[in-house]
Amino acid sequence: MKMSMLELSISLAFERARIYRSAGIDQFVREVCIADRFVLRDRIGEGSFGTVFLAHDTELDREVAVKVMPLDDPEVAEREGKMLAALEHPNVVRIYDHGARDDYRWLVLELLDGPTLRQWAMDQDPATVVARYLEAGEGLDAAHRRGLVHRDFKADNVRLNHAGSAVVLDFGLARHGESLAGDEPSSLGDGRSTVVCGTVAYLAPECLRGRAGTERGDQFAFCVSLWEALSGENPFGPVRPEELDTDFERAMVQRARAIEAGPVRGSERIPRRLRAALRRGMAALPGDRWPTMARLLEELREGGPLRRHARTYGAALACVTVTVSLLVAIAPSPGESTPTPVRDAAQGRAAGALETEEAMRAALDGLDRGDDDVVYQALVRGVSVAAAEGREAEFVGVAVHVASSLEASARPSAREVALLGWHIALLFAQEVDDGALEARAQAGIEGQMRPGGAPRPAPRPVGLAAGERR
Ligand SMILES: Nc1ncnc2c1ncn2[C@@H]1O[C@H](COP(=O)(O)OP(=O)(O)OP(=O)(O)O)[C@@H](O)[C@H]1O
Repeated sequence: MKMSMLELSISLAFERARIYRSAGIDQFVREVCIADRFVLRDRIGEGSFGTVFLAHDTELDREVAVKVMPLDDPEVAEREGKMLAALEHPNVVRIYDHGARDDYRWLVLELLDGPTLRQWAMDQDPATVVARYLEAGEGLDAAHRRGLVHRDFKADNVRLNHAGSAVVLDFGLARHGESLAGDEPSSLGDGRSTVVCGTVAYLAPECLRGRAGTERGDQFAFCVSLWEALSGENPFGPVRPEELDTDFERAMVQRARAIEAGPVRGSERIPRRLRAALRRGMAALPGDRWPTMARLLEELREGGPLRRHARTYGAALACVTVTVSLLVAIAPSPGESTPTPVRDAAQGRAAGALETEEAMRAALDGLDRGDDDVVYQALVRGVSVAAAEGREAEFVGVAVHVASSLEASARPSAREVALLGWHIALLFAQEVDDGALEARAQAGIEGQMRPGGAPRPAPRPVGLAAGERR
């Protein structure tokens, strides 16, 4: 860590005062005072860019945090201090004062006495975790709106305040947007060991490849952090310090490649409605991420594309739901046929997988035989079982195959089946944010709706007799 001589002497004087006080020889204590006003009381911690102290503001008689850093360029320090001080938002740490002297500078910050977001999130339920992250995201968004990029967002750089709200800290790496224009390399030069290691785990691929951080990089880091908080693991795997120490450049490129190749880890533990929104925020190309933090937060709050889709394509969903309920209603009751034994979870899963497979087979058989009713029923049955099992990805391939095979058919019943197939594909595509599949499904739906007028809004469940359900 780079430490100026004066900063060092502040630290030493502070240490001496602490030792004298604990030894009961207070008369020798010379208070360490910054700007003739902020008396340092305790050391909170040290980062790669400075030391943070708990201090007493003698003028306003309150506790504050004071961050002391080396002074590189007085003009930059002055500009940055002003900019940070001007950023007033409940989810961004308040800067009460800033200044510079000789070879050090300081920021006087609102004191956040709660735990970091990482410490706090360990034993919380997912909904509460998301709520706090949304607050932190609001803070980032506010900074972005003023042209500030954080460049080091992670759960350790967010603390809870006395009211329990998340507040983003440590704009230590933040630089004004203007000065980031162009190809300025990411400043990971020295001090690459542990601190950078922690940071590397949240860096977007373009930053790993040496580009300066932008708002989209902050978005990436935010999504990785939230994903990690919800699933318990970094979506792109852990970063091993020894790899960075051996060949730093290579490790960075390898990590960038791993991100670009996907797939992400722990997705089964992320609530489904958040998965697609976070995945997009972690897209390898900055241009494929959400346009702004605000848009990402909106998606996370609204429940992501599935809910929006449900509104837009309510009729299609209603069609599937109505059909499924009818199927359930006409299915044999336990008294009429072999009673269904109570299954434990594993048996249930295995049976579900079997049922999905059977439905797939039935759909393909029906397709071969040109029996639209059978295909229709198999699609409905398959999608309901697959959705309950979280196996839609397997089933959607069959739905797409069926829909595209029947696309050109003039039979009204085939058109109905094709529509259902495309709707299933569309639902899935929007949920996993697959643009190509979504476009294909939209085109399929439009194609089916064009020639012979609008299709029936809620296709009836045809040709399924009681007892026929497998
Ligand atoms: N306003 C504040 N109130 C309370 N604690 C703070 C405040 N600002 C920073 N801290 C804490 O002080 C410690 C040092 O913070 P600092 O920002 O210097 O570095 P860091 O975030 O730990 O590391 P790095 O900057 O290298 O990523 C951290 O534990 C941080 O949570």
